[in-house]
Amino acid sequence: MEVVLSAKGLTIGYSNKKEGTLEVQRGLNLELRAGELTSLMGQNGVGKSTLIRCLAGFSDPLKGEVLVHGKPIGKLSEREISKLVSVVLTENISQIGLSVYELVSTGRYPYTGFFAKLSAEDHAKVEESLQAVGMSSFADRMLNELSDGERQKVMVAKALAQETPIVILDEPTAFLDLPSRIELMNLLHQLASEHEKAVLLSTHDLEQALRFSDTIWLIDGEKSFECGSPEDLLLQGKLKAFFGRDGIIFDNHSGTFRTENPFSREIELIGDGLIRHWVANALYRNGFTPSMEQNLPLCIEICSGFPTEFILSKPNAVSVKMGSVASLMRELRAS
Ligand SMILES: Nc1ncnc2c1ncn2[C@@H]1O[C@H](COP(=O)(O)OP(=O)(O)OP(=O)(O)O)[C@@H](O)[C@H]1O
Repeated sequence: MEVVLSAKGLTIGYSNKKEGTLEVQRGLNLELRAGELTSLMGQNGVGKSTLIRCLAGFSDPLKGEVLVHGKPIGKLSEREISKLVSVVLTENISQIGLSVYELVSTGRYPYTGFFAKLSAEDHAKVEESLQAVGMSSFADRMLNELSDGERQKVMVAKALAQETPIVILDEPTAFLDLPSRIELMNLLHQLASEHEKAVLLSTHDLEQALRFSDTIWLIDGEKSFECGSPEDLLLQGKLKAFFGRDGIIFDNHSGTFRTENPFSREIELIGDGLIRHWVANALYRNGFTPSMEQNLPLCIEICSGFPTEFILSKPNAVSVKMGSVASLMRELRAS
């Protein structure tokens, strides 16, 4: 896939007379490809927004250069950039006295000019973009009459209306509920794969990033940068190393996190599939580690049949049958 945006030896940060220079990240080598959704991840304050602003041409790097289609972004005019890169930042736009339709229409300005009238084709593009994010029925609402999540969807519609080969979004799913997050990530992935766009977004939502990203960029506070498909990063142990912290373990099988309990007790868990997964979830929460090992003092057997029943065996006690995970956990907590 074609590299549409790249940077070599990029140092980003802030510089002012009073406080001097703050280097946020140093020596970044990046390539953003057409047809891919790329997710930028890292802890609070590592510089995701700073990098996004720099890649979008909103601020200058301290060192290095951002190239768009091989040309330094600093050498392109604002209009040229706005035909190549659309950007959704996290700023609050509710104070701009525009309706939803008017705001999305501004996505057409690179083509029409600021004062020109929108053509029928422009209007069709605005309507199509609103429809793509499920906001058509909000077209006449003012921006300050929307929820944060609705406003976020409108900003994404504006970026779609701008029809650029590169779309950059800073935390686009931050205010969205779970179904809307999945819908938006799916839409952005389709935009990349079906329309050959390069989509870059920052997010803290690892689950959705693992599901929808073609590439993940990981940046951390130690100024290290990792890049790869979610699967390669996971299989190379890089996600575990990156996201694991004291007391928090990244589980390579489920792609989720669990907390580590130093006083955890092992328990044999017999059974498989969905029920095993959720019984294990409850066990971890209650300070037990499910194990395949046999003859441990504690054992849970998942019985086949419906409704599901569980047999709990404890040392020196009669085995008891339980009808729910809740009763099983209460019994274990009491033991
Ligand atoms: N205008 C600014 N001037 C000086 N320092 C800044 C400025 N904006 C951000 N910073 C600092 O730069 C660092 C990176 O900030 P940035 O907003 O890029 O982080 P982030 O990774 O996007 O964080 P988050 O996940 O919390 O959104 C932080 O230490 C922040 O305090």
